[in-house]
Amino acid sequence: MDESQARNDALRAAAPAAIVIDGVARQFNSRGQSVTALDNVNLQIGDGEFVSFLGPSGCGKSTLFMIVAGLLAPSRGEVRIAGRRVDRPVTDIGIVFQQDLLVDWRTVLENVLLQAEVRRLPLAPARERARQLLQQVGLAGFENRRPWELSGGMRQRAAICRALLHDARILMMDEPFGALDALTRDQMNLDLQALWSQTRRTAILVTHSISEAIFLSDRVVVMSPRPGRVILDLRIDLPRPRTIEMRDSAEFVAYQKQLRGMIGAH
Ligand SMILES: Nc1ncnc2c1ncn2[C@@H]1O[C@H](COP(=O)(O)OP(=O)(O)OP(=O)(O)O)[C@@H](O)[C@H]1O
Repeated sequence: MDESQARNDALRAAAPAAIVIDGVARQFNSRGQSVTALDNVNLQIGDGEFVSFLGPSGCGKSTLFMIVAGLLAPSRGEVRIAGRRVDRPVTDIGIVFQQDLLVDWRTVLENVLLQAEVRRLPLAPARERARQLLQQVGLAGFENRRPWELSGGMRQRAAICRALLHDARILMMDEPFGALDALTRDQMNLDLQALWSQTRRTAILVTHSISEAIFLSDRVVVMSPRPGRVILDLRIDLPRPRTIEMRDSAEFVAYQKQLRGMIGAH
């Protein structure tokens, strides 16, 4: 913890943090009982960093995700993005959830364009950008199909294109590949890495997969069982672009062991 803390301090000094999570706690009242989902979470995420969150089920990852996105208020503490306190839904983000939330009566292209429509962005350039994004993720030729004609992986690719359409500074993903089979998931990781590398947006990924977290991230944050706190903030020093074969390297396996031990130990 001390070592990675020191590295984070150095990183922070080099670039102002895009996202600051400052003493965030969150309680829920359910059926007369109070549940503390998060307890004093502190974290800084630099501009352009890719940070993943791992932790046991119910440790508050999704709760923290919603608080950062401004979709849920913290009970204590605050989140600041680019120095501004988050007190309403953040607009400068693209979000991807496990369910792709594509609209069945719209074509793939029209689904991606929804992002521009709700934001009232000019449609002609948005359409051009949408086609470009769809091509980058291998969906050229599928623009006019309906979501139900696509596989799960293709649907999630379309959802990622929608999240990237408006060039938001922050990309947030909550278990985006959780429902996909292992091979499709590998390919999605490669595609996501390629898309992210082009623009280096600040990215937050909530995942249950240790290897996915290592593969994609600059830092992997491990949370404790409820009430969720940060128990490890691990810098991943693997060269980019990362390859599937790299997962067999000694360095990758060592990260895996360290993270598995940390999650298993708490
Ligand atoms: N709206 C709510 N009302 C009551 N309790 C809630 C609510 N949302 C979350 N919780 C509780 O807060 C805790 C954290 O939930 P959260 O969904 O954030 O965890 P998680 O780490 O994302 O879980 P998983 O990995 O299973 O998706 C859980 O105990 C959950 O039951």
